[in-house]
Amino acid sequence: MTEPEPFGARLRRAMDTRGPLCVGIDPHASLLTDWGLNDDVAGLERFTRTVVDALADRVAVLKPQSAFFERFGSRGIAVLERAVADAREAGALVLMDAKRGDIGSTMGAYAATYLHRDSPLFSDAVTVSPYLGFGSLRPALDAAVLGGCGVFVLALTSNPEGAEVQRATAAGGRSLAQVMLDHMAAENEGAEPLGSVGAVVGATLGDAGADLAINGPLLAPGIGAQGATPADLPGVFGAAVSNVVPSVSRGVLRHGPDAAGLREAAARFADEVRAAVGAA
Ligand SMILES: O=C(O)c1cc(=O)[nH]c(=O)n1[C@@H]1O[C@H](COP(=O)(O)O)[C@@H](O)[C@H]1O
Repeated sequence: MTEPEPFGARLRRAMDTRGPLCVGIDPHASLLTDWGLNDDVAGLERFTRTVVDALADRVAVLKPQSAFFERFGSRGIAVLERAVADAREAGALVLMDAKRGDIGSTMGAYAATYLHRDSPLFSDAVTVSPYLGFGSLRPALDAAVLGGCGVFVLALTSNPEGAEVQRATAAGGRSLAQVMLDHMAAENEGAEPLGSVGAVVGATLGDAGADLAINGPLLAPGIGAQGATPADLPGVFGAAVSNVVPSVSRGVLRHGPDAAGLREAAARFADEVRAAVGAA
């Protein structure tokens, strides 16, 4: 069997050709209502299909937020499966936002769910939490290598409550987030053009205050509804800004259900990112 191309290489190419923007698919009940849809599986399906049809042929990454699909049970998961397949077919990389974290043996089952080629939810990458210990992620990290997939590890999240855990001082004087970032750097060592282990670092932080030189992608949620703007990116990420994948969910989704509205909103964010990052 031929080795799959590593996720980091696939992502770098997508960022270079499509621009680095990630759009999140977060079907909030309030958005379904705003779009004139019912808060039911049919509404979920219409919403998701509209976003995928409008954007999967142009943005680098689509990031479905699993929770909004899980709340509808198995029929919601079926919508999610279809969205993943359709988005990948149209050329977008799919980052499954599931934020999984558990002991290693259970992490193996999560890896089988999202990172094994024969799984119905097989995605290009998945978000995980390292706060059960970075080593607990090993089954996902190993599965990602085998599948040519990525793993995005929470480091410094966009929510203000994250700091009490992530900024806590760990043994050796580093922040806990920095300990995790250093693990990510070790995983990505020597990878070219970019490693496949990414860090999640909120665009809302003002200044990350951490060493972000992990040789991997840096997912930056928090743009739009949470108050950050693309202009904030150079301040947060400094020299690492060229590896940033800025992520927007509601800031784009609120411009639906019109496909042109969604595309224009994504294009506006992409232009603002280019202006901010190009100028950095
Ligand atoms: O992993 C994430 O994507 C994530 C990490 C983080 O630190 N903050 C954060 O907001 N997110 C996710 O990014 C999305 C943000 O949505 P908006 O605030 O609508 O753009 C949600 O799906 C969050 O779960």
